[in-house]
Amino acid sequence: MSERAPVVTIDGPSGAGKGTISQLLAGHLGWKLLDSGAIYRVLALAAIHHNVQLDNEESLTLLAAHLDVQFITGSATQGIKVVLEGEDVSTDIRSPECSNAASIIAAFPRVREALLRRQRAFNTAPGLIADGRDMGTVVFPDTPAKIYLTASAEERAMRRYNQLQDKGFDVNIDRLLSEIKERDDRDMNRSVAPLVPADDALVIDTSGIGIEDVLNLALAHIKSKLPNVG
Ligand SMILES: Nc1ncnc2c1ncn2[C@@H]1O[C@H](COP(=O)(O)OP(=O)(O)OP(=O)(O)O)[C@@H](O)[C@H]1O
Ligand SMILES: Nc1ccn([C@@H]2O[C@H](COP(=O)(O)O)[C@@H](O)[C@H]2O)c(=O)n1
Repeated sequence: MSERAPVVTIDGPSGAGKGTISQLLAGHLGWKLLDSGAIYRVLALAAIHHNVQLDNEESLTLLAAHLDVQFITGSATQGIKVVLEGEDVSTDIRSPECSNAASIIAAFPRVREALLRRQRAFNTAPGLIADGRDMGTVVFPDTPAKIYLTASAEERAMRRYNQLQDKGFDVNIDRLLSEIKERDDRDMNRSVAPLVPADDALVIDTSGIGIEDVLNLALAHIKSKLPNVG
């Protein structure tokens, strides 16, 4: 793998705060951002739109290889706009249905392989914050700056509940908690690229730690691993 710019990987389970911290780090450092979960989510939505069965690895792999998606960087408050086949799907891909479907299709080795190059292409100057499940273990294993965020399932479900309610989704806390546990189980126990901290990752349990404090811990780690940064 040829890395063209420094990379910081932020991995962990759903609701651990990866997206929040990645966006803050990218803003702070003036770096690019890869939201790899959005790629799996948009593929899941494309499968639903095109009536591709979520257990059909061959068709999903074909769809992944030809996925017509654009990630358009907006202002810090707008985040990244996701456009699938000309349609803005930034909100649709955040639905619980898409979360679940994304984690089902993400378990297929050939689907993951088909999305690998697309993810590595985000690695451009001046640097990249890569958010996902296998950023430090598979996609950018050579970077020394790896962070793994986690938190209790109950805390993550409550965060997700508040977040989805704010976005206007009709949600139920018990259902969210069981979906999070189910997704953790699928992501952690799949045969390819399971969700696990890289051996050399800094693990931060964010339960009860505010966003600002997590950001400072992450920045200190990045500076210790990439001394020329910041
Ligand atoms: N340390 C924290 N303390 C309290 N709330 C937090 C913390 N970090 C993130 N949050 C909140 O939790 C919610 C989920 O965070 P975020 O979307 O960053 O998680 P994630 O790990 O990226 O999840 P996913 O992988 O499902 O996208 C957001 O509403 C965010 O503001
Ligand atoms: N590198 C990644 C990123 C995501 N996934 C799968 O996609 C699902 C949705 O991801 P979010 O981060 O947007 O919640 C997630 O549950 C994973 O199954 C992945 O496998 N690898």
